[in-house]
Amino acid sequence: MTATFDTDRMAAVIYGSEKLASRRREISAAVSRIPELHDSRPLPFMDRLEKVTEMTRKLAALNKHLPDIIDPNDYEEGLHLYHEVMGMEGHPLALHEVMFIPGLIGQGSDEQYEKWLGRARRREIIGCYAQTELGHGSNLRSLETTASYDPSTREFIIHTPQITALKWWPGALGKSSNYAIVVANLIIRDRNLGPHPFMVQLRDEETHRPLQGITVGDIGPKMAFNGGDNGFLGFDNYRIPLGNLLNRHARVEEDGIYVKPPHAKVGHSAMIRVRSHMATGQAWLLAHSLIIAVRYSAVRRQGFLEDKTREVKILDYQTQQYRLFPSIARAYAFIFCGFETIRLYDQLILDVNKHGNTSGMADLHALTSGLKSVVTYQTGEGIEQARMACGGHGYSMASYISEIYGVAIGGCTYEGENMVMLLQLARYLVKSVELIKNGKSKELGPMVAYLAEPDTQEKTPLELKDYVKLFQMMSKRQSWKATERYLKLVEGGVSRDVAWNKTAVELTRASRLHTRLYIMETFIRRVSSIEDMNLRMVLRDLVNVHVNYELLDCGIYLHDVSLLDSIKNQLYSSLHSLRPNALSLLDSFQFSDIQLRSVLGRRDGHVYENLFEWAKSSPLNVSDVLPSVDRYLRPMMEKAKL
Ligand SMILES: CCCCCCCC/C=C\CCCCC/C=C/C(=O)SCCNC(=O)CCNC(=O)[C@H](O)C(C)(C)COP(=O)(O)OP(=O)(O)OC[C@H]1O[C@@H](n2cnc3c(N)ncnc32)[C@H](O)[C@@H]1OP(=O)(O)O
Ligand SMILES: Cc1cc2nc3c(=O)[nH]c(=O)nc-3n(C[C@H](O)[C@H](O)[C@H](O)COP(=O)(O)OP(=O)(O)OC[C@H]3O[C@@H](n4cnc5c(N)ncnc54)[C@H](O)[C@@H]3O)c2cc1C
Repeated sequence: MTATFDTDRMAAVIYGSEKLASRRREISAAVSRIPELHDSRPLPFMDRLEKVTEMTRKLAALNKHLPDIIDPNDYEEGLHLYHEVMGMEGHPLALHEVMFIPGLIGQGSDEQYEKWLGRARRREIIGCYAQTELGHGSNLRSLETTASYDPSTREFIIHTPQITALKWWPGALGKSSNYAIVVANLIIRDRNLGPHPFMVQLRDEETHRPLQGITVGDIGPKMAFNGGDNGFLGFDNYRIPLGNLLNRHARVEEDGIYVKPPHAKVGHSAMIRVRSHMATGQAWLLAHSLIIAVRYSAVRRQGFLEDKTREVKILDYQTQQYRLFPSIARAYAFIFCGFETIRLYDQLILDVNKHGNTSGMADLHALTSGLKSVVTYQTGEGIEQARMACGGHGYSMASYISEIYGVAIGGCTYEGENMVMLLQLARYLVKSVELIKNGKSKELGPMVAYLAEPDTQEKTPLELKDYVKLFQMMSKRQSWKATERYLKLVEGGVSRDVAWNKTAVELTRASRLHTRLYIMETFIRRVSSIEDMNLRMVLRDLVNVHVNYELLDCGIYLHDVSLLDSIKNQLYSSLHSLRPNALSLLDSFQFSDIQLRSVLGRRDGHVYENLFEWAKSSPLNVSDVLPSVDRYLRPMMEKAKL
């Protein structure tokens, strides 16, 4: 089937500009010409140590070739080059670029930039972000690592009081990093001032051996990210200079006077940054799995429809389309709302760092808390459907989908466990409903203004604005229902914390609906702004799949469920309309075969030949008879014959 649009033009929409889309193609082509930058053999055949070694080898090779391929100052080009060469299984710089440098920029003073930023950017030092502990991840107020100020030497003494206080999980901490931003409780004269970020050297810059007072290592294999070295870290009264408290916002004077930050949570900026970028990151993972599944579905033939002389492509089955197409729509929706969220984050950082204005922090915290939770969960769902859509071959590592899944669902946990973050958004929604109840609707932010709208009669949606209206109504009702349930318990004498817990499931439902509404609205807004009519029409088909699928999926929140019949029909017809463009919508992401690392999803479509070659290359097939057969199996069979 031929598509009705040009994938290069769609790539420009996906990546935000024609220039970046074409630079991505050039970068992929450049990488394809440099064998040193390719995996030396398929990653799924490697054990953990081989993977870590391979990632480190490629990283060093990449560092060497990088200036010939990209403008080192161009962040987007760098990101693409990294994805192409390093893939998604982790590497020594994984946290350096994502949290260490951004953490230093967000929290460090100009003087501290002078000291560490240039060195970090040149990769003279490698850093990570060490916050989570063995005993606590979500509840930051119970972190146990301490940084006690000693005015006599103008030093902080960093200490791990017990095993639960060991830092645990930080990416690239175990073996690669020689520096870390360590989040520890600042203690001045026995007063605990809460978690603050400190720059801490962990290893000797010459020998790479841990410094005296530091215990550091790798935490072992994980569901994914096994090319990376997530680590543990303990401190035994380890001293660092006063100047190592990252002090753009909070300061300690030499005599121990504490100068507090303009907002209590301003130190969380590195986390907010990653959460703001997660929608686009997850969209990219979802699109990876979908292109594999859709390419395969366009080659695989199984069973018959009308023509009994030739089996049908499995992509023509309505169930296959229902399984895959709503996720294509979500991948695009996540990209578009992700861009919008990143813009909001960039604006906030400018406001905070340049003008000391922290007024937008609560809004962005609420938004990104909900967004990271919904997007990671739905991405996981979509990838798992993509795997099942490939039948048995999806289960093989040749598809690479299980690796993508493992990486993606890590996002449900890191940067704030999803339930915990949904409950953060719920606090904001409850406060908003309380404002309305107290006659203060004017104080509502624009994203929650709909919570004050009166209920209207539900009617079959015909235009996109009708879908938004219905979604707003469902979301509003759920926010009100959850808030009223919570307030009723409080009014009945239940403590706020217990009442909150007794309402928590309803509260998370409200957060999901609010977030799904945001995703839908940004998707519609972006597609409506596209000038190229041809592209806009294709994306409009995708939006149709999205709005109908989302509404059906949330149908239990409608009062009049009879509406669902017509929505179902609209969904089935929009799936059918999308069929000719489905593959090209994913080809528009322009992932190279090198980047995809999927035998099943290669561009050439020679699925069966490629699978056979892959199987033959399995290390188990190096000899016809394995030593384990000689050692155990044959003697067992021989014994049975006696
Ligand atoms: C290109 C860039 C990157 C792209 C990435 C895309 C894909 C990446 C792929 C691979 C990379 C993998 C990288 C993985 C790296 C992982 C790193 C980590 O996981 S780091 C550790 C992260 N840890 C957490 O997220 C912990 C979660 N917990 C919290 O954040 C907090 O504890 C909390 C749950 C939010 C609660 O905060 P706290 O206890 O501090 O607050 P309270 O005292 O309870 O609340 C008081 C009020 O403050 C509000 N609040 C909390 N946080 C904020 C904030 N940041 N901003 C504004 N307001 C905040 C809170 O809501 C309370 O408000 P009220 O209700 O009182 O009004
Ligand atoms: C791949 C990966 C990479 C990571 N990288 C880093 C890193 O670079 N640096 C770093 O510092 N950390 C990192 N982490 C750690 C990560 O940030 C934490 O695992 C995460 O914040 C969750 O904390 P936790 O593990 O303590 O879970 P817990 O908080 O113990 O959660 C366990 C369960 O308890 C529930 N729960 C907890 N609190 C509440 C509550 N208040 N209300 C309701 N339910 C609750 C949760 O919903 C969940 O179901 C990484 C983790 C992973 C998986």
